[in-house]
Amino acid sequence: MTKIAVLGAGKIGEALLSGLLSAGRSADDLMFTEKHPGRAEALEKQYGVEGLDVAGAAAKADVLVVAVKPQDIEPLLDELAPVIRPGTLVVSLCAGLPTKLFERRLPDSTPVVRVMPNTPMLVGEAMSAISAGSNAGEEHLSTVEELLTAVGKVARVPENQQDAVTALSGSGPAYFFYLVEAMIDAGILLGIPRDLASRLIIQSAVGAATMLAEGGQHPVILREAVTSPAGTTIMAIRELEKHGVRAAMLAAIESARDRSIELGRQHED
Ligand SMILES: NC(=O)C1=CN([C@@H]2O[C@H](COP(=O)(O)OP(=O)(O)OC[C@H]3O[C@@H](n4cnc5c(N)ncnc54)[C@H](O)[C@@H]3O)[C@@H](O)[C@H]2O)C=CC1
Ligand SMILES: O=C(O)[C@@H]1CCC=N1
Repeated sequence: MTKIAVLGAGKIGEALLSGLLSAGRSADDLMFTEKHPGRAEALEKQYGVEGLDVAGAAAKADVLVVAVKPQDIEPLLDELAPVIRPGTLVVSLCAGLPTKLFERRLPDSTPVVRVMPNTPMLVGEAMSAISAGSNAGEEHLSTVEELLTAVGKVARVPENQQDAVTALSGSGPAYFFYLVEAMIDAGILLGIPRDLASRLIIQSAVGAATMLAEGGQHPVILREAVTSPAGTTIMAIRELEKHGVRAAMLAAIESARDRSIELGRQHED
């Protein structure tokens, strides 16, 4: 079985390890590196997956999944470049970082696949977009696809769309959590206890998401079905329009896309 090492076991690295274990992958085929010893110890204990240093992971793994913050990439590449074995597949989950950064810093012909996942990976519901670097071919994309299909859905995209994808689905869960948080607050405003408000809103979110995912209908049709003439929903929609919520969403996602581009530029020559 392919041996996978996660380099940097923070939030998304842990989500991948945990998701792969839940999907039935053996702990013996997984390993991680983590610079905080306390965290490494806690992860080893919780998941039974071995924590190693970068050289140890590079010696054992067939696939190295880079999951450090973009700001921490340079020291990791300094460590990895002298120890990586030829042909090892490098999979980057880092926002903004182009495959050419890895290709420039790692030995010639290292295959690199850039991925933008999201945290619903923890529950097997990730949305991941993958792009091949210039040394990666169909076999590398298939390997990554197989890995990520175990923890959610996967789309292939050209690398020049990855900054937009990062703003849409990479950060996307945070926008939904933010909306849910605001809707629960509205419940509090209306005098509903927090516990009940949370249950009402979270189940509404689950139901709406299931209809979107499984019903095959456009969101506009689904919204119209809720919106009765002179009813309650249209009053709320009028307020959302008045407060520019749609324009705010467009501006927010554009700004996230711009930040992804900027993170990549910080590592240009
Ligand atoms: N959190 C999210 O929702 C998503 C994050 N990403 C990307 O995943 C990457 C990781 O993000 P998070 O998990 O949120 O960050 P995080 O800060 O939770 O995790 C990064 C981990 O890497 C460790 N680390 C840093 N340098 C290291 C080194 N040289 N060797 C070993 N370990 C090292 C840190 O101690 C930390 O535990 C980022 O590049 C981010 O852009 C991508 C999609 C979604
Ligand atoms: O906020 C971030 O930079 C990362 C990338 C996508 C989601 N979280």
